[in-house]
Amino acid sequence: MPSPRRSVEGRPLGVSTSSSSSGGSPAHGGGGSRFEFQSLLSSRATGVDPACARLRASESPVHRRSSFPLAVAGPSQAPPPPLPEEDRMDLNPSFLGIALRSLLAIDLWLSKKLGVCAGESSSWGSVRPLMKLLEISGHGIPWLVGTLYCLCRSDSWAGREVLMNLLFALLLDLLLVALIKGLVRRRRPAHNQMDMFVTLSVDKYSFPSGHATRAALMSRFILNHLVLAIPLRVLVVLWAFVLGLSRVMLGRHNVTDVAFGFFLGYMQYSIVDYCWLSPHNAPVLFLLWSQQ
Ligand SMILES: CC(C)=CCC/C(C)=C/CC/C(C)=C/COP(=O)(O)O
Repeated sequence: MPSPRRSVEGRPLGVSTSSSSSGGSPAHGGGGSRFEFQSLLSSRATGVDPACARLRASESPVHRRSSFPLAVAGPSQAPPPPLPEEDRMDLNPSFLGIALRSLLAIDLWLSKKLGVCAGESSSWGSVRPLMKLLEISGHGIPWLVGTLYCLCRSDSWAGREVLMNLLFALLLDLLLVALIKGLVRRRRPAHNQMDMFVTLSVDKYSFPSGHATRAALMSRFILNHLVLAIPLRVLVVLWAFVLGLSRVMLGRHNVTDVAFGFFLGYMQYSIVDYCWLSPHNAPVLFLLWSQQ
């Protein structure tokens, strides 16, 4: 009589083969499980359990190589038939898959090591207030409020044009980061304390770092549109770099969140530059503003 704990294909019932049932996130000790999670989900979405599919395939008239049922196969009998080609490919993870998993593992390990200000009791806990000050310097609200204030005070068309584009850049950044965070949904590192200054709902996710995108975008913007002495230019680049590093030190992000954030911010500036708003291509915007 078949055991009630076993399915017809011989797989134990009620036993999860991975952490997917608990929904473990990579950042919370689930390792790089999001990829595994998705591959399991996709096989479920199509209604096909990979193990069942393999067994069914081997039982089909096309693939059958032996007439012995698997349930009675013992050590003294012939070895099970070789797996069909497509199933063997399933069992051999691609080079890209291995590379991605390795990168994620290094990322989690390095981020944990660098998270030295994640709490007051951490090894660098005493510099946490300084890191939090840096956090505010890259927050969206001070940048938005400062830009709007300067726009109101500006009395030259040239100044207004630059500030209008700065405002456009900040809004574009908020939109793109929120969109990607909502799509990727990578959890913040487990050692992060969620004590950030004003956040949006998507800010419970960590990829990419909004502070890193803003740091790269703003520093590129400033370097291209403000005439600054060399020491000040160096300071701007340094600020962006230290702000990015502080995200990992505070435990807010993994290294890859910040690295991608820098890349995205850099590219966002190229978009802003390409779509540069001026009284020629956006006259309505400038007329409306001048009537304020
Ligand atoms: C106009 C508008 C929607 C303003 C919202 C400004 C705001 C609350 C931005 C959130 C900034 C923030 C906390 C980003 C998260 O940065 P991460 O580096 O932790 O990703």
